[in-house]
Amino acid sequence: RVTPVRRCNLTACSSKMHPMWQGPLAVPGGDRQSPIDIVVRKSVLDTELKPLKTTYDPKTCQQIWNNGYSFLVEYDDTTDKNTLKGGPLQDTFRLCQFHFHWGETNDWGSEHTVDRRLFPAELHLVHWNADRYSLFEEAVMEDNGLAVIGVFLKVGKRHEGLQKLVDALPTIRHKDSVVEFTCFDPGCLLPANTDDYWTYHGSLTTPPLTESVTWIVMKQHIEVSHDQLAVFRSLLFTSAEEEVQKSMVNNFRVQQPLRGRTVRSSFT
Ligand SMILES: NS(=O)(=O)c1cccc(F)c1F
Ligand SMILES: [Zn+2]
Repeated sequence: RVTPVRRCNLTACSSKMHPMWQGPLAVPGGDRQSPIDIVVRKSVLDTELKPLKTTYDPKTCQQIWNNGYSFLVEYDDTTDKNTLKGGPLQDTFRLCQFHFHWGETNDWGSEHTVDRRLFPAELHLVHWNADRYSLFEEAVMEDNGLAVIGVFLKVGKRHEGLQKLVDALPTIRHKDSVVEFTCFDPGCLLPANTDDYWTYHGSLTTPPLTESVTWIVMKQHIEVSHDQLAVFRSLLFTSAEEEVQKSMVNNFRVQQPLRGRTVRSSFT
């Protein structure tokens, strides 16, 4: 089956910022797709929103690999060692992986935007609802199955905790390469303040685009150095066998219609 070319609204398409991302034309019911632009003045303060509670065990880090669209750092999610609770969530969610999206320059790369402001990259920490499902693969297809924390990256000072990950990237340059990756604390990638966030109901931003995600987008960004981000761009979309090597850049989805959804904020 040839994947139909994803039609996009011309404004987004016209600029070279827009990757002609091959994606399904429409998603069944598609009225809660991600990413979106977060219009700050239209977000609604919800005083019932609690602080986020994350517990991560660096020893459960297993591998880092290039899946041909981003690079993923994967954790052992067979026990409750890495959990996300609180915030907008009623259940306990388990971390299964984190990954990033970035641009070919520092001018764009994030998936979500804040009042149309683009960031050079965005981190996604993907968790699944272990109270209701027994596997990530199940949860990904179900409403209230996933909770993804989004953190914006800005270019500035070097992020010491990120360097171990940056040093591993040259060993997974090509699609489908994987290396063992141990002892990495994903908590070191969260901003100092995790109490201030926006939250809304959306979807995966990559296939299968299922509408199973409670998004929690941090207000505070983290900083990484120009050189650290440049190493992200040294990754390749293509496998070692392919003739033409393509740099892994602009691996973000275009913004999706809000379709009447409300974005709630945990802060004023
Ligand atoms: N970009 S993303 O956070 O929406 C995402 C991507 C792949 C698998 C996921 F479970 C997921 F949540
Ligand atoms: Zn993502």
